[in-house]
Amino acid sequence: MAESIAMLPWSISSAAPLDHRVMLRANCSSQKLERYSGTCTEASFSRLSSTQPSLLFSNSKKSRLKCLPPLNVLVDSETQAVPAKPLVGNDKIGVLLLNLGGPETLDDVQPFLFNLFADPDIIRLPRLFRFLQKPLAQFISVFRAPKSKEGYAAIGGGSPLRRITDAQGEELKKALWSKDVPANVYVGMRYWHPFTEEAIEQIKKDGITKLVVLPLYPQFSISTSGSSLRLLESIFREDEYLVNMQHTVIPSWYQREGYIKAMANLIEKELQGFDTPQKCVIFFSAHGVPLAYVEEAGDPYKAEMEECVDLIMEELERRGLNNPYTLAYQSRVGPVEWLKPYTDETIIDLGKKGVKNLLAVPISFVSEHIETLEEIDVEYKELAIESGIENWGRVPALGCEPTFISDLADAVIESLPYVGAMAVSNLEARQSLVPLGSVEELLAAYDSQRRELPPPVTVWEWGWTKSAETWNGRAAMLAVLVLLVLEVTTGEGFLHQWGILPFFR
Ligand SMILES: C=CC1=C(C)c2cc3[nH]c(cc4nc(cc5[nH]c(cc1n2)c(C)c5CCC(=O)O)C(CCC(=O)O)=C4C)c(C)c3C=C
Ligand SMILES: [Fe+2]
Repeated sequence: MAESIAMLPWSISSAAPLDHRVMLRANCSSQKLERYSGTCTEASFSRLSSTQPSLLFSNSKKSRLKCLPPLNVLVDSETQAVPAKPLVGNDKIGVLLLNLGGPETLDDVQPFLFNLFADPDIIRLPRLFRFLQKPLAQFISVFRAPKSKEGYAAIGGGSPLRRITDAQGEELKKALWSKDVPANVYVGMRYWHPFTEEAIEQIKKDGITKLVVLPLYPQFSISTSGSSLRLLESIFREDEYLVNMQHTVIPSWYQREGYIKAMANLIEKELQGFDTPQKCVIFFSAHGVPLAYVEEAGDPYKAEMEECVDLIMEELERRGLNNPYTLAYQSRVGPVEWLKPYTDETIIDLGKKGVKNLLAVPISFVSEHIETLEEIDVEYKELAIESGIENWGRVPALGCEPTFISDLADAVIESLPYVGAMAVSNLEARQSLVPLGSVEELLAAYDSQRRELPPPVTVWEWGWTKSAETWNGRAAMLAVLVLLVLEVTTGEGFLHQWGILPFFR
């Protein structure tokens, strides 16, 4: 029987659980899963455990996450119903790249932070307190801005994200045209220019009829791709043109062979810079998310991240590279617990364990940005040297790396036959080469209940406890907000006296 490899796509159901690996269960058939050691059982696809990975994996004794099926499955070529030509009639194809956006000057930093913290997918307030979202965003952004500005000043006075994302868009367009898919590529940022709304306006002006939405985050998180998709959903819902425009979304693509190979190429190249490459610990550092996103809201981010690291290490192993490796999470913000292990603590531990060679690999993002250029290159490098690590290296972000861009183009092309064809009963769509879904369906699948994320401590405890600190903190914050509102409405108060408040306007 002739066989070819295809990605097992999404099963989309409104009652779908929050982890897409659980959803995959609905699509399993025992013949198609022959490549896995077992058959497709409830147990093998059960919800992932949230236990932390051990600090340091050794390739020789790898404790693989057996419950995580790779998304590649063997599919009988007879049943793999992918049309050969993705383009239909006079359709105008568009690709919308979604990204975070970043401040381009130091003056942009505070308003950028405001946009970020005003996003209910970044700070999820209990329903009763939703009216406080914007004042709270104003408050936090003003207080965080000086620290953030220092960071952006250290990397040249602004984020390189817009420039890099635009270049990626240009290269993707070239790659698509060279593969006979004449598509326009648009960039829509979540928190800074060019905003998603601006991209959508252009898409309408250009008369695009079929749109592929491609978040530039390899792994899905409610806080990144999820947030951008939620915004898109609200824009689509309110616009007659967009309601009728066919679209599909590629929610995550960390499992794609081209991406994995491109990452492995970069790692292999950087390892060669070490005197003893085989002794170097490969240190994957992913942007963190608050633990509650994963444990309470069902964010698949951690599971996808771990699987992604596994796939890259398997690729390196195939190339004869058996380095030890570890995964940790960086860039936590605020008082709640974030995904662990934390990058800074892990670096210190590795130093204590006598590790001398460390290669940092930023894994959650495909452009250079403040957290690679400042946090990793400056802060973590310094910490590593202080912790006894003698040789430090860092893998660059993928940027416009040709294997990567070409693979993104393939992902788009593979998704085209399914644009606008995502009915649950549509078997073809279910067997597409990339996991697909419409904006609404994807959000329903990943984040249907849009749960309020619980505060760090949920029950009141008497005494000098974390709970007391939390509630005192909240009471203080509320008091400050009330004062702020009074100041703004009356035009009088201590902030005016100190000449601070007009600064907010
Ligand atoms: C996969 C990547 C990212 C996840 C997940 C993510 C979650 C997340 N981020 C914040 C808070 C901040 N993020 C900031 C910058 C920033 N975040 C990402 C990526 C992810 N964020 C990038 C690429 C950048 C840099 C953009 C740039 O300008 O180069 C910032 C601002 C910078 C700073 O002050 O440190 C904040 C704040 C939260 C709260 C969160 C999950 C809930
Ligand atoms: Fe972030």
